[in-house]
Amino acid sequence: MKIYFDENMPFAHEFFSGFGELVPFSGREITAEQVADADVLLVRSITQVNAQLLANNNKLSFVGSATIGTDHIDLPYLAGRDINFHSAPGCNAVSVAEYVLSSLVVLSERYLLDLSSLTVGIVGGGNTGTRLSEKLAALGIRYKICDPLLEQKPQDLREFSSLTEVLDCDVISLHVPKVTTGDHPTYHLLNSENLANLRDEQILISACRGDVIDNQALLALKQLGHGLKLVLDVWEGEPKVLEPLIPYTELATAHIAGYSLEGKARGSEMLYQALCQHLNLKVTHKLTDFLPSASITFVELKQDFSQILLNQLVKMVYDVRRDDAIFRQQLSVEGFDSIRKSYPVRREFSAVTVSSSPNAYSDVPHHLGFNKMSN
Ligand SMILES: NC(=O)c1ccc[n+]([C@@H]2O[C@H](COP(=O)([O-])OP(=O)(O)OC[C@H]3O[C@@H](n4cnc5c(N)ncnc54)[C@H](O)[C@@H]3O)[C@@H](O)[C@H]2O)c1
Ligand SMILES: O=C(O)[C@H](O)[C@H](O)COP(=O)(O)O
Repeated sequence: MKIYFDENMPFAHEFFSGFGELVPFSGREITAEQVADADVLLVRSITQVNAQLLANNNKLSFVGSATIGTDHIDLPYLAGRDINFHSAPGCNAVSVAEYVLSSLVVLSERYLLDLSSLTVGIVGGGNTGTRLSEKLAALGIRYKICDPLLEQKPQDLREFSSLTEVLDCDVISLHVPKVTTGDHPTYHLLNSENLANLRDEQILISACRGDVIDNQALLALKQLGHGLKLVLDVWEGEPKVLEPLIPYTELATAHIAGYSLEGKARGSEMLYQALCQHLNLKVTHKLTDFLPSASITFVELKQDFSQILLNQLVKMVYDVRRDDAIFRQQLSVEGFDSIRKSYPVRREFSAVTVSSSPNAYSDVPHHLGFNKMSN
């Protein structure tokens, strides 16, 4: 069996070598000729999987994408050819939520904001929006969620808000897929009209898909002197970036919000599990067998404030300013894809064990994500 896999997929050898011959490929450069003899194709978000890519292949039975987003996959085409498809929902939700928290900590320091006085409007209450809301709740930060699709589901008992209400919040964080059709499209969900209604002091964070915000409209707004504070991880037209927009951002990164080692590696693990099921084989590997221990395993904390703990976690585990600096310095030199390919190892809060005085942070539920050392 021949398994083609994106070279940017951690632990691919560990998970997949038992299935057959492994062939790595570069996500954006792969061709129909290259994958003609693939039995299994494992991609990430930069590979368009469609009739053109699979035109020369008549033996493919499984396609996996180690991502939550599936806008790069022609799902009806795969279904029409009876090719099994799996994505990795939730694999990087914690990573994106920690990216948002890190951004909020940085901006709260830069502008002397009290996070507990802010309300965060979350657009999209799926895996990432939910993880984010749990962490905000753990920190005592108020939030509202807009998700008209989940709102219709009787089993989802959360209270939902309208888009208008969420766009009125102090912080707006976008966590929707790219959808161009249907009743709830997200393409240019933020456009010249609703962007113009935002207030100077609001913060807008986008770590979903670039096309969800009309980037030209955003640039035009900023060029008029609007004070909206921008955190952009995703860009319309990646790997191209509307470069004049960059100086107007507080934080700018190269679509790496989901790039914790755990986030990417969970994607590999989820595809491994799906492939085992597809081939009717027993699951024998798990991610914890391969994940190295983190370089930071211990933070000692004496105070009983969840936000001080968050600040510590951000400084010691994931400070988004590192990725912002890399982006600003390297974009014109290395390019968008290279920044992503050479992304330095980043761990999640869960890789850290926190020790403290006996009663510290007793108010912080486990949702913030770290491990608590038992006293
Ligand atoms: N920057 C990154 O590194 C990164 C990482 C992970 C995910 N993403 C992107 O973020 C998106 C969200 O991730 P997720 O894990 O939460 O996905 P998910 O599929 O679990 O949740 C998406 C949610 O958005 C909701 N939604 C769809 N259309 C909507 C609309 N018009 N208004 C409000 N809500 C709407 C859906 O009902 C769903 O609940 C992904 O589709 C992906 O494109 C980016
Ligand atoms: O959809 C996703 O899961 C994310 O956008 C993911 O982090 C994208 O990373 P890529 O597949 O481009 O490496």
